[in-house]
Formats: sequence, C-alpha cells, structure tokens
Amino acid sequence: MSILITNIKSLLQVRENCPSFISGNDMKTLPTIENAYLLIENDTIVNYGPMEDASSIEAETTIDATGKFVLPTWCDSHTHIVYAGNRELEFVDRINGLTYEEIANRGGGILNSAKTLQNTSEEELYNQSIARVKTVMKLGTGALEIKSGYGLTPEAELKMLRVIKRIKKEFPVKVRATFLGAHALPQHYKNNKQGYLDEIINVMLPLIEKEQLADYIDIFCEKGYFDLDDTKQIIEAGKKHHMASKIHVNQFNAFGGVALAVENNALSVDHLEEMNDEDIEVLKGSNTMPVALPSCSYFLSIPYTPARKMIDAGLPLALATDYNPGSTPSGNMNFVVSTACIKMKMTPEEAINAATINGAYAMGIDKQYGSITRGKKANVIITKQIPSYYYLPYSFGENNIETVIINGQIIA
Ligand SMILES: N=CN[C@@H](CCC(=O)O)C(=O)O
Ligand SMILES: [Zn+2]
Repeated sequence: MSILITNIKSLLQVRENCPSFISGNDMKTLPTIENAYLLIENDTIVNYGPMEDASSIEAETTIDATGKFVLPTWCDSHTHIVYAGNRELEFVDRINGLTYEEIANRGGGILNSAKTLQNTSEEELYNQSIARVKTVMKLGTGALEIKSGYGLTPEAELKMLRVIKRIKKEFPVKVRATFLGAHALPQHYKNNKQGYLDEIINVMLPLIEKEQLADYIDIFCEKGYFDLDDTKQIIEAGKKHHMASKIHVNQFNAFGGVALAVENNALSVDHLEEMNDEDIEVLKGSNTMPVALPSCSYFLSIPYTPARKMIDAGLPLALATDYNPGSTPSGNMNFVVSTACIKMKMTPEEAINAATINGAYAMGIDKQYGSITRGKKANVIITKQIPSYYYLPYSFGENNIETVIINGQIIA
C-alpha cells in the first residue's frame, strides 16, 4: 500500500537526521518544506521533498493537500486513558468549593476510580477504554503512553495492564505501557504503606515482568501519597525488572523528587507545576525529559509548568495530556498545544516540537516517531485548509484536522 500526499502547503517538522530531543533555543525552530510532497509505503515514510521532484512518483492512493499542512502525529507521552467510569460528581464538588486534596481525603479521587475499576470486568474496561483511544486517534494522536494505577491490587493492576497490552496489539497507534501501582495507598493498606510497597515490589512486579506487561515504572511522588524514600524504592525495583522510570512529581509540592529522578536516570519527570531553581538546575544536561501537562493545570486551576523559564534555561520540554478521570478528562493534544501557547507562552514552534519529537523521547520511541524523517513510521496529520500553522494553536477548540494517518493507515 502506498500513499502519495501532493501539493502540501507546508510540510512541518522535517528532519533528515533527527536528534533524540530538542532543547532550549533550538525549540524555536520548526524545519519545513514549502509546496511539498510526502510518500508513504506500507507503514513507513519513504520520501519527501519539493513538489517539482514528485512528477514521476506513482502511488496507489494520492491525496491532494492544496492549502493544507502536514505534520507528524502527536506523541502523547503521559496518559491514564484506561479507566472505568467517570468522576463528574467530584467535578461538581470542586465547583462548589472542595479542593482536589479534600476530595481525595474523603476517599474520592484515585481511590474512587480504583473501586469502580475493581468492580469492572476486563472486557468492559477494554470497551470503555477503546472508545477513548478511537477518539484521540481522530484528534491526531499517533502514539500513546498508558499507565496502570487505578487497580491498586495485584489482580486489578494486572487487569489494567492486560487491557493496555490488548490495545497495543489491536490498534495502529503506538502504545507504551507504564506500571503505576504506587499511584495511591489503597484502603486496606491505610496504616501500612511499606506493606503496599512490598506488595508492589515483591508480588506485582515479578508477575508484570513475566507477562511482559509494562515498559516503564511510575510513582506519584507527592505529599500525602509517596515520599522520596518510597520513590527511590520503586525506581530501584523497576531497574531490577528492566523498567526505566517516568515519575509523577512536583504537581503540588517541590521537595527534591526531580533531583532524585534525575540521579536515577529517569526517562521523564511529569507534571512540574511547582518548580524551584534547584529543580531546573539538576535537569540541565541530563537525559531526563521534563513533561508539562497543561490540561491538568487548566482543569484543576493549579499553576502551569513554568515552560518559559525552563526553555530559556536551555532545557527541553515535552507536552502531554494526562488524560484521566480526575484531573484531566480530555485526551485532546490540539488543546494541549493551544494551551501551552496561550497560558505558558510557548511559541507555536516550541509547542509543536514539545508535542512531537520531545513527546516521542519521553516515551522512548524517538527513533521511529515524532518527526518527518525517511524510515520513520508513517504517522501524519493532514490539516484542513488553514492560513498558517500558527492557526493551529490560535484557533483553540476548533478541529483543524482533516485526515490522520497512523502506521500507514488512514484513520479519519
Ligand atoms: N496526579 C496523579 N495522578 C493523576 C490524577 C489522578 C486522578 O485524580 O485520578 C494525574 O496525573 O493528574
Ligand atoms: Zn498522570
């Protein structure tokens, strides 16, 4: 199967030799080819260039992209898209004055979702989750990291991870799985946090490795959830089972979690709504990708990750949705890119770099995803006719996507 896209107004994020990620000042550059073509064969980008070089190329399907832009699909490196039910009652509780923390302390929040998930069959969980996966694919997401963490028992965590594995197998979207057993302390371990950590380390992790259910490990490093010592235990246990770490950290409080993650070579540190100078300093020159989740800040009315300060200090930054029932019931990367520009003062170029190649790095797939590069996977968005690519973040809430191609398959 071959697809030739012709007359592309501008082909975005074209990188012959794509670096693993883009940092600091370089994030301001988005390499493009004007009036371009793109050739896909099966699941791979095989060629591209200016239209005048395309005259002799033939393909089974040709798409005329006159007036339209083509760019890599979004790489959403932080989601909890596999969950059961919703939490719209808590949403109304928050409107009426309760805080996220107060809701969690009453047994709502993550524990509420865990209860629902424990009582949901694997088949039903799969069906609820794939409805969301189909939606985000149509919104231009071609790669998804998906976390467990709403199970909180060996049985329910494995149920979540098996659903993720099935999505990985049955959908063209690229999926990476992260084990987040340490998302919250379950009720039955209320006064025995070490007991739960031991269960994660000695019971869950060996089972997960045996069934090859997770690529990465995660923990919610936050006051009232898990502290630095707990985080160290989880990162080290992950290493023993060949899982690099991606850490929820600095969502509400900054207390050294970023430094701990960097020292331990974490692949990413995610949230970062609260950042002090030391956090920025330790990230410099490291291989750990900072990941901002602006939809979460929007939905919870908490600070936005200080993107400007971080990028101006020379750091890279990735953008992701955090799609989950409690803090971000949305998996729309277009909204994330808009919000990053509007609220975090990222330029459109910075936001697109953050949502493509840097997102790919934050989920360990930068060799095959995140840019228009010969040999990379054929994952592209074709926009509607729009005046410029600035229009993508500018027209927030509007759907500017006409066609999505994932793994060489036309999705929408
Ligand atoms: N912060 C921790 N975990 C999720 C939200 C969990 C929930 O409220 O269900 C997050 O990334 O925002
Ligand atoms: Zn999260």
